[in-house]
Amino acid sequence: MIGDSMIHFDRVSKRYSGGFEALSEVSFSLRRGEMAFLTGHSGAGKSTLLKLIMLMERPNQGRIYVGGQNLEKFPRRQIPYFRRHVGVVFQNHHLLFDRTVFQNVALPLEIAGVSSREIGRRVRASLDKVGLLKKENSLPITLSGGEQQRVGIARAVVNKPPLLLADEPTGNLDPELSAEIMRLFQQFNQVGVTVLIASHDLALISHMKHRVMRLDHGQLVAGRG
Ligand SMILES: Nc1ncnc2c1ncn2[C@@H]1O[C@H](COP(=O)(O)OP(=O)(O)OP(=O)(O)O)[C@@H](O)[C@H]1O
Repeated sequence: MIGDSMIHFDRVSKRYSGGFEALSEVSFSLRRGEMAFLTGHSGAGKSTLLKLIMLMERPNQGRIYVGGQNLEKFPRRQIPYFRRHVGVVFQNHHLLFDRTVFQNVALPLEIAGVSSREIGRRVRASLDKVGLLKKENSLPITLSGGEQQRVGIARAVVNKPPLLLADEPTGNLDPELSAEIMRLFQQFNQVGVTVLIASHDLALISHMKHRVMRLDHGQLVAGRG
């Protein structure tokens, strides 16, 4: 089962300092190439679950495998390398507002030491996929909320990660723009990227034919798969 899955949680619990248990014995598998939603009330543990997958937090109990690799055994010095294989999209974009769209998307490649010629090629391919090629020289402040979110998505996929995580990627957008952003995620999924999206937006999710995992006070109560 682990070999087949992109993400595998085996009775994972996370307690924050102060004693609050954000996740309790959570178990599930997400297959390679699958797309799923993670839902639940505010404070249910959605962001915590995503942070565990990208090694921003560590569990107190249980095992997590990403791409078949046990994260517990992951050497600290290899974490930056690991993160290049996991694209992450946040609600508030985390864009640098003093840099152009091109420079924002190029950032992960610069950090990875990619040549400037290759950077140009890959950034434009990425901007093309999200429909923003014409805005490469714009500053993020001049873009709409939906466009800013698409810059965040282009940056998340510029390294061609096999796994894409998103935390409330449509949080500030109207229903039409939200649907557009979700279609983009679906397009990446259709070319083989495994996608996990934390979202409150039940109306939007219910229109899409993907697995819905639901957290309730730190327990996975539906959609274990
Ligand atoms: N660093 C932290 N230290 C202590 N408690 C934390 C920390 N991060 C999160 N928590 C607590 O853990 C619980 C789960 O938080 P989490 O952010 O995972 O929930 P969520 O489902 O993503 O919520 P939301 O939809 O509001 O973002 C919350 O009660 C939160 O206050």
